Amino acid sequence: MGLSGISLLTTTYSLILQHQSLLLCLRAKGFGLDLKKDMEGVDYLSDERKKAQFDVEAMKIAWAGSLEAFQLSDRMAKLVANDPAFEKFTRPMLGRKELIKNTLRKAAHGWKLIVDLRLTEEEAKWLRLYIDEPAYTDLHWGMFIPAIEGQGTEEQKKKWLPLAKKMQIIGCYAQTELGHGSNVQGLETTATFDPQTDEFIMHSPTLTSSKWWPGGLGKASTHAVVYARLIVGGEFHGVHGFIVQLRSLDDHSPLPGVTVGDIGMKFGNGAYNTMDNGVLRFDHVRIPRDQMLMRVSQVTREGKIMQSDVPRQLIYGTMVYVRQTIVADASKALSRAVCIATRYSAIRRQFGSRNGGPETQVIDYKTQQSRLFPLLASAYAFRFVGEWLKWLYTDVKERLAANDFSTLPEAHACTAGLKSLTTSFTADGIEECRKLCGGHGYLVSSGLPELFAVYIPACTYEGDNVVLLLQVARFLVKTVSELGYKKPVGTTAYMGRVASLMQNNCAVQTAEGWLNPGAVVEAFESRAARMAVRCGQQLAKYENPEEGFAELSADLVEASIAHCQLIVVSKFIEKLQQDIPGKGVKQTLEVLCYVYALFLLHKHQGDFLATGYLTPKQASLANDQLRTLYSKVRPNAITLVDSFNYTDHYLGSILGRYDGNVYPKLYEAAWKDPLNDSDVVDGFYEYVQPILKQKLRTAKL
Ligand SMILES: CCCCCCCCCC/C=C\CCCCCCCCCC(=O)SCCNC(=O)CCNC(=O)[C@H](O)C(C)(C)COP(=O)(O)OP(=O)(O)OC[C@H]1O[C@@H](n2cnc3c(N)ncnc32)[C@H](O)[C@@H]1OP(=O)(O)O
Ligand SMILES: Cc1cc2nc3c(=O)[nH]c(=O)nc-3n(C[C@H](O)[C@H](O)[C@H](O)COP(=O)(O)OP(=O)(O)OC[C@H]3O[C@@H](n4cnc5c(N)ncnc54)[C@H](O)[C@@H]3O)c2cc1C
Repeated sequence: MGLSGISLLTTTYSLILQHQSLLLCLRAKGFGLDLKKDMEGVDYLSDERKKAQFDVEAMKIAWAGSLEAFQLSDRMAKLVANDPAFEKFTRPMLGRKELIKNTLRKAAHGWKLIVDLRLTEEEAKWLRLYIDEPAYTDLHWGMFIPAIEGQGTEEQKKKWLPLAKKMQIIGCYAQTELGHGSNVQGLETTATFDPQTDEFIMHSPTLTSSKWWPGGLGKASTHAVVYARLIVGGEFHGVHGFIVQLRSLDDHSPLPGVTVGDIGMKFGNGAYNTMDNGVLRFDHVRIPRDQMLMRVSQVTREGKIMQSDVPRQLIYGTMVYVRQTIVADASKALSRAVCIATRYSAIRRQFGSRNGGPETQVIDYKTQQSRLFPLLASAYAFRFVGEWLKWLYTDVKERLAANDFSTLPEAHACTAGLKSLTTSFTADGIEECRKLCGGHGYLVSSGLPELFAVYIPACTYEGDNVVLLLQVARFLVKTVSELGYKKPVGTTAYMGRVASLMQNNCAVQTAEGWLNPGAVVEAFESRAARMAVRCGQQLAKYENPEEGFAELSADLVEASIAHCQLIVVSKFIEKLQQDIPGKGVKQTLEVLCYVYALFLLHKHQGDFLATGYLTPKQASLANDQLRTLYSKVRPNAITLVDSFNYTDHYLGSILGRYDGNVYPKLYEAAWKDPLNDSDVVDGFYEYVQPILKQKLRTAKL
């Protein structure tokens, strides 16, 4: 018997096992048989795993970034998965109060592990990721502490950071208000200096000045960094951050003049409802002068404003930091959804049975591949661009500490643009994964609805994605306008070759011609440069540049997307120029890199054609190559998602189970739903039976 014959037999056998275990389960419900007789311990995806053309263990390390990073993440994943305190199966069924209490309990347990096991900050971040439940601690560690670190003076850091890092105070980041989020300069909360008492008076003068949204504010925080209009001597001196105590450290009650609470339920069950996003109002609350974060500007005892050499934009610095972490998180959320959809697509069969043989695995349909594999490739692309962005941010942070602010504008443009690009794509990608799983994807037990609900606000928080792309556009327009006298550097260095990028057209003649990193990068550079220059030319027609910017903003957003996609493609290609050990690992990543680039090229071919860089024939060749690449991904698909090294606990999905034992587990889960606790549903006798028993008077009905 040939290899294919053996494989057919094994597949058929797997299928029979699945059907057997399903039958056992069905009988279990109907005839009282033991559910445990389902095929626990069988790996339904083993055939798929045997197809891998690369070393999976080495790919896990490439995905993690290094052996040490892999080991650390793996340790934390297992720590969480093996601890029943972090169970999350029932989360979507909990009412809000129970849900929040449950989250507080998990956060406390997480903190105990951090203290008892003396975990490092890096380990704590991974622990938090695998606990997989948004909590006030995210904002405390992710924004309150970074805001003090970035905007506080040495003295302020010395006073507040030890308290915060030992969690003797809990803080949040209170910037957004009911009336303004994007427009930070439009905030209305006031901080008025009172020279008599050497204090600031924090006040909420209007309804729309109420702080609205800050995570952790609603119920947990004792303190907040509050962004408010600084008023000294009756004059407005810009928006600044102030450390304000909100609740008593004894009994947690709001301090006098402070009105604080939760803003209510958000999208979905469970999901982001584990977070106490809050509302906050001040009625002339006094705080000492030294609680204004004073690295950027200082207010003296006499009420003088002193500006340091630090640029005003540093007040926005915490957002740069968090946007960078959000890019890293995008690859985690997307890879998680892709892992579920890929494993399930290999288990699920529909149509195509010949001579009584097994039906086709849905992953073998070309349409399924053309929807799934670009998402898989994007997860890897976002992972590597996130790694690069972390490096960029670390570099900027070191420079800022040394008062070198030269790279801040680029860091702002990159973090804003990549945050926008990766979160929008990931949110859409999770929803696509749900559809790729057919009907079962809509079940909460697939893990996808909650993942979607918890993820989508990433398109809005930390800067609305369109508002952020407009920030990138400002940066690009400025770069283009300065081309005559200033050499562009960093991610805009390609603009320095704008003349040739505008002139030279694509030279690719065959589908294989697209398997060339130079050709791919040049295509993306030419498209981005041409779109930015075209916007610059259009803008020049307006007398008032702001009016022109507003009028052309939709085109500017598209130019920003083209620029950001170029960054992701280039960073993927640069990653492949590094030494990546392990049999077949680099080759497999090369395939994914081309899938990512050519998928984008195909999706946005309108841009490439309209800018005149590509001919329709060349665009069509790229699509031919894409089809070939999908066939190369296919045998590696399951092991590519195994390389994310996600535990079943973290995935939280029956469809994405490592062993592929989907049907029995789905069936079992259904019977655990509280609705199935009794055969006759609560309310039947009141509301259904009377209808059944009614005597109809009208003949027509
Ligand atoms: C169990 C225990 C576990 C314990 C361990 C846990 C560990 C956990 C760690 C977790 C880590 C991280 C998790 C974090 C979780 C986060 C969850 C999400 C929370 C979400 C929070 C928020 O949403 S906070 C609010 C965010 N708000 C925004 O983003 C507002 C968006 N708006 C703006 O950014 C700005 O207003 C604007 C940029 C759009 C416009 O501002 P403005 O009008 O002032 O500016 P201009 O357009 O005139 O620009 C002026 C110049 O400034 C430049 N600029 C603008 N922004 C920045 C910036 N950020 N940095 C640098 N420069 C900037 C701009 O380019 C202009 O420059 P020039 O053109 O040169 O003048
Ligand atoms: C889950 C969640 C958690 C959050 N956590 C926090 C927190 O911890 N702390 C905090 O301070 N804030 C927090 N926020 C608030 C968040 O940062 C803001 O909601 C976000 O910055 C968007 O601002 P906005 O709500 O004012 O949107 P808006 O600016 O009102 O956006 C509405 C629409 O207008 C468009 N728009 C706005 N301005 C422009 C423009 N100039 N040009 C073109 N279109 C424009 C947008 O694209 C969008 O379509 C959170 C929000 C959410 C959803």
